[in-house]
Amino acid sequence: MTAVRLDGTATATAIKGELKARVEALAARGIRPGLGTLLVGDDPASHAYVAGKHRDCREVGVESIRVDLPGDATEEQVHEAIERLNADPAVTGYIVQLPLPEGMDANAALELIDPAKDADGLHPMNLGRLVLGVQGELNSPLPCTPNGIVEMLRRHGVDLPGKHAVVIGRGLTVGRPLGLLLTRKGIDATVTLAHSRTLDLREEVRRADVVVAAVGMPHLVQPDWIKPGAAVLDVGVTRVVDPETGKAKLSGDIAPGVEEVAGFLSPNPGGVGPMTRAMLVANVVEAAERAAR
Ligand SMILES: Nc1nc2c(c(=O)[nH]1)N[C@@H](CN(C=O)c1ccc(C(=O)N[C@@H](CCC(=O)O)C(=O)O)cc1)CN2
Repeated sequence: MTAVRLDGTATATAIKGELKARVEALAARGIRPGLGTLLVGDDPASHAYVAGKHRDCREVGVESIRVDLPGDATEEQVHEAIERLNADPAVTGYIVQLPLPEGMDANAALELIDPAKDADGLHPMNLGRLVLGVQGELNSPLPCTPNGIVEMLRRHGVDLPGKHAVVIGRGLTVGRPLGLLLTRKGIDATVTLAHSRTLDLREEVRRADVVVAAVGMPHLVQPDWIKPGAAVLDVGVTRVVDPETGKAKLSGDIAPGVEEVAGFLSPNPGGVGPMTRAMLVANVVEAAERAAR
């Protein structure tokens, strides 16, 4: 068996096409959504991700406003930049790119974001609404990677109600909110949230209908861990330097060979990453639509 490819690039392109039409409808009413990004420091991966976010905005017709601060910026300067984004009327939603430089308090920065402009769904109020299960008109933005994973599974016809999902990794942007989202009414999966202290991870994964690996440990999940037919999503990414060539390459958490056992597999790159970015644009467009109502 070879797994069906969960093609994040193609799915994200389709979503962005749908968003473009919604942005045009807003423009006809004189409304222009604008995404702000705040990036601190010179981490090359963060720079690449932020550049991708601005590229997506251009494709869809969303304005984007970029604020970059040097790695030696003080916490006070970062907080001032956040306050300026809160006050800027051209910025209808924005994100603080994570991680912040070492020693900087990410939680304090996230708490300063105006919850109505929180395009990442990571402000405590919006995470609280996810815990409360607030949906409908009062719906708040969902964290982008978890939302992208659920949307990719939905668009590929992977059934979730009653299924057992094992999420490996309990980080703020993926594992922890994904566990909450997957158990939400209407999605209805049963979730095991595994992490570095989980005993016998292999056995946990063996029981899973859906496996999401978001730890950043190259090739952690092996083919013999996978229940035949399971849906497997590879989120973690690590830069690995080949000792022979000295060249760096990106490696995901899922080992080669898993595609022979799984029913569905997201490539990495080209899987969850582009979906994360598409969901960010969706959050900005939805916030503008909500405000217009
Ligand atoms: N404020 C946030 N910070 C971070 C988040 C987040 O959701 N909000 N998530 C990650 C990084 N991330 C988004 O910012 C992200 C990661 C990967 C991709 C992506 O498109 N990856 C491509 C490969 C890109 C490359 O080769 O450089 C892929 O998977 O195909 C987008 C966004 C941590 N920080």
